[in-house]
Amino acid sequence: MSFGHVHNLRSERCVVCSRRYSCAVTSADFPRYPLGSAAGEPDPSVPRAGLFIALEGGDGAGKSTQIKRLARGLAQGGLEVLTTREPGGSDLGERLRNLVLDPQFAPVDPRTEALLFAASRSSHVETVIRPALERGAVVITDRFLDSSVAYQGAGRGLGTSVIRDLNAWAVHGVMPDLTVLLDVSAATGRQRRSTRAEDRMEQESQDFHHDVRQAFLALAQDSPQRYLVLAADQPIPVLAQQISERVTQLLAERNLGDQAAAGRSTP
Ligand SMILES: Nc1ncnc2c1ncn2[C@@H]1O[C@H](COP(=O)(O)OP(=O)(O)OP(=O)(O)O)[C@@H](O)[C@H]1O
Ligand SMILES: Cc1cn([C@H]2C[C@H](O)[C@@H](COP(=O)(O)O)O2)c(=O)[nH]c1=O
Repeated sequence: MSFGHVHNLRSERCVVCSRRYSCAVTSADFPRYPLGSAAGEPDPSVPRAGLFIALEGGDGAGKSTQIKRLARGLAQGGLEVLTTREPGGSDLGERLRNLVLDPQFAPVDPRTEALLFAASRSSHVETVIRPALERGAVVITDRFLDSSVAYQGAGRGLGTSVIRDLNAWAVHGVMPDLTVLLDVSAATGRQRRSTRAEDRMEQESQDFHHDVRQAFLALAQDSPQRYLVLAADQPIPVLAQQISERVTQLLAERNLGDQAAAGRSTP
């Protein structure tokens, strides 16, 4: 099956070749992940082989810590698990990451910044995430589209809807089944990362990071089905347990792998 052409069923245009109606692709070739709804939710009518989980939150919220624990538990249950991150995740994306986070380029024009994050994401989706989901893997990403809405849309003041639309185009309908928001205050986040050098985004002011936090919370409120919001100042094992429970439930709904796997606690 070719996934080269992606039909936007609303405009009836192929989003790859832009042809209306006349594209050679038939309904049998439609990908599993067409453009999602306007709200950026996965299209529930489309069968999905794998499971896509994103961890979001402010810098220092504890995303990487939780991803490691979750991935370990799932892999022990025999599932194929792919952990990845944004910006980055693909060869090209990692190059873009180095550029967009490098303090030597500060200040970066906000639109340029938004496009660089979106370009990294598009490459990440097409070369890493979509193929893994097609194989039936569980993909866990450290940040995804909602980071752009929060940091560029709200933090930079570019507007959340324009950034969501830009990125909806970039991801061709691939949206997380579950987004875990580790909600952390700007002050706690800064304190937790005080032992390491800050990248260009982390160097932003407390006010900037406060706006980002509020934007994440608003996104979660808009999509309660997709979001699990957790207070990030809870102990690491307590957070891990809450995430595991939600993922176990999702795996059961999808009939994926050993459904008990996500619930296994890891030391
Ligand atoms: N629940 C927690 N309570 C206290 N400290 C934590 C907690 N979770 C993580 N930490 C610590 O906070 C620091 C940042 O954690 P981690 O790297 O997982 O965060 P992150 O969200 O991935 O950060 P960033 O987005 O900046 O890469 C680490 O030193 C980690 O050990
Ligand atoms: C995906 C994405 C990220 N950012 C910001 C958020 C962080 O400050 C850095 C990434 O660093 P991390 O240690 O890997 O969390 O980039 C952003 O502004 N917009 C985005 O789309």
